[in-house]
Amino acid sequence: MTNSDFQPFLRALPKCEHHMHLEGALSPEVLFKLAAKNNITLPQDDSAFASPESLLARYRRFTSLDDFLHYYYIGMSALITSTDFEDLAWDYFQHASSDGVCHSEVFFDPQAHLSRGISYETVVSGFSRACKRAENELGVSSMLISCFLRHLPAKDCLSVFEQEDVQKRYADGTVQGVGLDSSELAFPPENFVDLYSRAKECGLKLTAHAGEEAPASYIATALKELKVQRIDHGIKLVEDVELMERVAKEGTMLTVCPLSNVVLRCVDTIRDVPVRKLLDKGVKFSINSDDPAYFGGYCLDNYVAVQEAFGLSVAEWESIVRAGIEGSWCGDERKGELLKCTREYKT
Ligand code: HPA
Ligand SMILES: [Zn+2]
Repeated sequence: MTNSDFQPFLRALPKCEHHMHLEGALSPEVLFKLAAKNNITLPQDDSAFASPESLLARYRRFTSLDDFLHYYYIGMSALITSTDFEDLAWDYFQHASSDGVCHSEVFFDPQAHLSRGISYETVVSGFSRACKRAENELGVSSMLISCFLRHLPAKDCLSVFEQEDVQKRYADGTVQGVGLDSSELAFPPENFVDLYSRAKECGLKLTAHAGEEAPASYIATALKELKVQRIDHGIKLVEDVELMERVAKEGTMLTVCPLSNVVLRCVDTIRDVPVRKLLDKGVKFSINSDDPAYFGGYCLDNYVAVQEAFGLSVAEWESIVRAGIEGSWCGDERKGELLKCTREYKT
């Protein structure tokens, strides 16, 4: 098969996405519309905010994770009503479905909204309506994961976690997991031991961004101290062969985001994303879009970029997709349905 023949094959695979920030689906065009509707003034001292086109052009010149995060937090300030959150997530699910994503475990950043006076219930009710609609109208199953912002004091993260309205949405199953995101290097995982031990007590699923910009030691600490079940990004794992062998043996999945890694300059090119090394060492990973409106590609674009860079075989793609299904946090029944779809594509 040539790479262009691969596109329909990659689209048809029953893909699971595990690393996608719903706020990262906010395109400049929608951002400008929402800002006008909600009377939000965008920064006047940054010419990038002159128009949606100039903002998009600025997104193509990110220099680092922190440079991106600056725009990401400004962007989400245009989200005010529950319907804004619902529309944003619904837009993502429609993209995901047309890419052939069948199951998606999506992040959101409660603290970035609470700090602007938007209630947790406003955010979660909007997102969860979109999740239900995606299930009913598109057949896309999903799960909400609340991410905590590691650049904020760990005690503030814990007190948000303990808020009554936040706990209520864990208890009723609307939000089922906890993640850790934002600026990485200066904010190591060990700062969040108390938060993760409380989340574990509550029976929540646990993941954390680690080894995106920071070294492999952050991955080791997230596994050991936070007891996470997955690692988000994790590309720096290949710098520690012993740890890589342990991660492979334990079957811990990495949620790799190739286009994000290039745009945020964690690697020079897609070829430098350690896809080949992870496959050869038997490390499980899924392929994800991270923040599609900021990084120029949804899930399928990431699959295609990997194929163009690595020329993987059909069998290798099937093993990646199978690992993604097995590493998902949906129930066994849903996993069984998705695995059945994989077998239907056996050539
Ligand atoms: O890739 C990311 N890394 C850290 N924080 C984030 N918040 C949105 N996307 C990211
Ligand atoms: Zn991310």
